[in-house]
Amino acid sequence: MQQHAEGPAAMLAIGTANPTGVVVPQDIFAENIFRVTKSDHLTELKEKMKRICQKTGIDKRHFHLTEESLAAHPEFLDRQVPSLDSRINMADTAVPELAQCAAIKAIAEWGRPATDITHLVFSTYSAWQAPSFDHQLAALLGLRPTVCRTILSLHGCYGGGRALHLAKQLAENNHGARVLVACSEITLVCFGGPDGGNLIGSALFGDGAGAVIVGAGPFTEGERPIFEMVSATQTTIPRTEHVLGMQVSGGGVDFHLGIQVPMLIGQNIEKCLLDAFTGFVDDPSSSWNDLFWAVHPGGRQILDNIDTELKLEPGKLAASRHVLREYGNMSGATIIFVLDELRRRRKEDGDNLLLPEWGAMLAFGPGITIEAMLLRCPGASPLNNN
Ligand SMILES: CC(=O)CC(=O)SCCNC(=O)CCNC(=O)[C@H](O)C(C)(C)COP(=O)(O)OP(=O)(O)OC[C@H]1O[C@@H](n2cnc3c(N)ncnc32)[C@H](O)[C@@H]1OP(=O)(O)O
Repeated sequence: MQQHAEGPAAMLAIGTANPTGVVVPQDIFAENIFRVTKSDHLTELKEKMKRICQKTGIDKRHFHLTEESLAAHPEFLDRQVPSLDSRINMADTAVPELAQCAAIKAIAEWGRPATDITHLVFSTYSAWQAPSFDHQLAALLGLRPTVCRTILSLHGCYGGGRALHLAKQLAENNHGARVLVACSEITLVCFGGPDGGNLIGSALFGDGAGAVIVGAGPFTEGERPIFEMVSATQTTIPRTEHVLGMQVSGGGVDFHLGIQVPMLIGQNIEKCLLDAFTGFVDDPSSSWNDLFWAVHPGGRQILDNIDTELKLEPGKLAASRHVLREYGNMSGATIIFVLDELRRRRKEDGDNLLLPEWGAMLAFGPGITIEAMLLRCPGASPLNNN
């Protein structure tokens, strides 16, 4: 058997899912969260939460946690009260089940049996046990006992990018490999009553899962590459480890989102893209507008800064802004929603009329870490680049 595959890996199918229970419009989120956490007396904080919510570019978000489950777990309201065990217990079924919903869609689109999956890469910020969600998802989907499982834990918002990067390497280095990437993010592990430190995360994060089947040539009949994964890099911005991070404590997971995050990403993005693309695209910086863009919408300001730094034409980040508006920031899963939205737009436009041949995928997270990937639409005509 040959060891390496033929050509670059490609995404062969994409699926997404959200919890169906609770959908909160952003314009009533502040009222809602202060009411359910019995924090209405914190009037200044509530006004600040309202100001932040208005600026997020989010219309609504989906959540697993219901008011009924909160009533059964009053310890979730106060981050000083130990609650990690209850959160882990709840996440134990919710996280893999949401991943299963997304994966079932991806596998159905792919058209081959789940037992043809050779590798599974699962990313989440909710995993603290072994065996973990990768093991549960393999069982839920009936994957073969020899499937090679990997779990990525607490990579945060670059988890989806990291998982796709790893899947590319696995697919290209193992002839015939078919990798299932699954990211499932549920905010119940970080939910808490509002305080000065968690307003931004609380105003941005939502729940969702994404799944992608990745494989490299030779492709079997019926397999259709959606995005070729041409090259990928991971960059850590030096001396920024204190700016963006997650910390697990007895009260759950705390996010630290420094106010400098959008600025630091903006300042470093072009260099990071040049590192990823040089050698693959002629003078990539000549016009970043010749590419299509799949950017993790970590926050509205991050997208605005990328637009400004790269001098992108209006609409270049439309898929990212759409996903932010409809679902909020679903951490590692969000980038898969953006890729799904891009291919949906391409289909609507009669395949490739609007989408250029080459594209950039970007995901950001703790570190600050930037995952960048050069993508190519196999069916696109270079003449249609705009
Ligand atoms: C966790 C992961 O792994 C990866 C991720 O994706 S992490 C998420 C990354 N996202 C971010 O870091 C958020 C990026 N920020 C934004 O998108 C925007 O700042 C925002 C939508 C939150 C607010 O929009 P804005 O245009 O900056 O509004 P602005 O009026 O300046 O700020 C609103 C308030 O929020 C405060 N604020 C903004 N960012 C803040 C931050 N990071 N921390 C604390 N307060 C912040 C401002 O000081 C301001 O407070 P006042 O109203 O009291 O003056």
